[in-house]
Amino acid sequence: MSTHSLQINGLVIDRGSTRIVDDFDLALVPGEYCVVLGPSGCGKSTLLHCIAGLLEAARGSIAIDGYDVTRVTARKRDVGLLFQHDTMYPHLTVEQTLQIACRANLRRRPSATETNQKIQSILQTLNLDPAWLPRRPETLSGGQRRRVALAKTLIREPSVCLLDEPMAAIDRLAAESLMQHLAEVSGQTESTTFVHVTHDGDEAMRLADKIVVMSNGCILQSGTPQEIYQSPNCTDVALALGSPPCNLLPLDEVLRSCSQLGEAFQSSPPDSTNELALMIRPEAIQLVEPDLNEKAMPTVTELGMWQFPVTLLERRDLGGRHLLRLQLIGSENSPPLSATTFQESIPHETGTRWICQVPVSDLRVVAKSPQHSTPGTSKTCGGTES
Ligand SMILES: Nc1ncnc2c1ncn2[C@@H]1O[C@H](COP(=O)(O)OP(=O)(O)OP(=O)(O)O)[C@@H](O)[C@H]1O
Repeated sequence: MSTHSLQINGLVIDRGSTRIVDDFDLALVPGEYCVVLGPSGCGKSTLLHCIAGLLEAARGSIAIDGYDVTRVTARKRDVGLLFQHDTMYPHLTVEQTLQIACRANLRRRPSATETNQKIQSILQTLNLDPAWLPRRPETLSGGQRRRVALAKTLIREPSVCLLDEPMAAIDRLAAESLMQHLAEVSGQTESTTFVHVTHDGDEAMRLADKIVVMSNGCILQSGTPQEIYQSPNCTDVALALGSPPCNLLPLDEVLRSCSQLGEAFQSSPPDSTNELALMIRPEAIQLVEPDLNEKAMPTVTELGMWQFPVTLLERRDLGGRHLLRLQLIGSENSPPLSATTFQESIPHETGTRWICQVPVSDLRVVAKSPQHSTPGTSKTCGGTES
């Protein structure tokens, strides 16, 4: 018997002659919280609909709690789905909606008393107002409906809970508290496994035990948030997490301006450096001192710091920290660097030259992402006609 509550192997999903999801694998243990992260149109909703049984798989298999459900109808799958544009019954009150959802528990149908207890409990868990119970959906705001819809999905206590952009249409503070509640719910329950899809990297970092980064229907990388953040395997993955986004510099140009850097990397960079980029997270960059005589050259110090001169283009106060835009001197074709810093002594005057540093151990060499991958089939992955 499998120890996985959700196991997907080689899943392929087509819409007509268009391949939407290709060769998708995922294995989650009970209670695990997985966030599938990817840009609009990469196939996230399609994937959830297929796991829920609303779309057929062209190839591959889906197993829930060790049982192959690839050909099992949606109603018989122990799956709850929060749709991206949620459908609440317009003629039912919030309370009636929650009662029906609660009784749809496939493992054990609760009594009327238990149903009421579960409704009270889910209201408390998600911090929902009990005054909403007698109300119909049209009397609630979009954000309130979204939170009720989430309660409806969770109250059924499915084995696998699929959440399609749960924070959409919710204001920042409500989303913040909902994230906190979701983290608590997933921390408390060992019996429900979550698959949450979003294009928001911060959401993924906050909630996920495991992140799967998708592009054009294919998995680019999966791992813990720390693995993905610190060691992305390509530029698309590097850009998926972090705000402001990471800096990506052409590796060959950087190595031309500072050959010591190539030697300082633990393993020497591969030969074809034009296919590689140097990733620098904004928080890794520190301003060291003004370059008063304007003669500083890029170098690697004995303490393992890559130091280089920049021109300060812009400084913005983000409330407690600063966002800087810096132009590398000698690499004027490279895009300006973004840096975030809590340093107090940041100058106001733009146009001044500074020496910056980044620990070499914080630099990452990443492959430039292919524009569109075509993974081994006659059809193009990600919405392109064959
Ligand atoms: N019913 C459909 N028929 C044909 N193509 C579809 C259909 N629904 C979606 N698609 C296509 O499938 C691809 C993936 O769509 P999907 O909704 O899964 O993306 P997504 O990653 O969830 O995007 P978003 O974040 O914008 O919701 C898109 O190219 C879309 O145009």
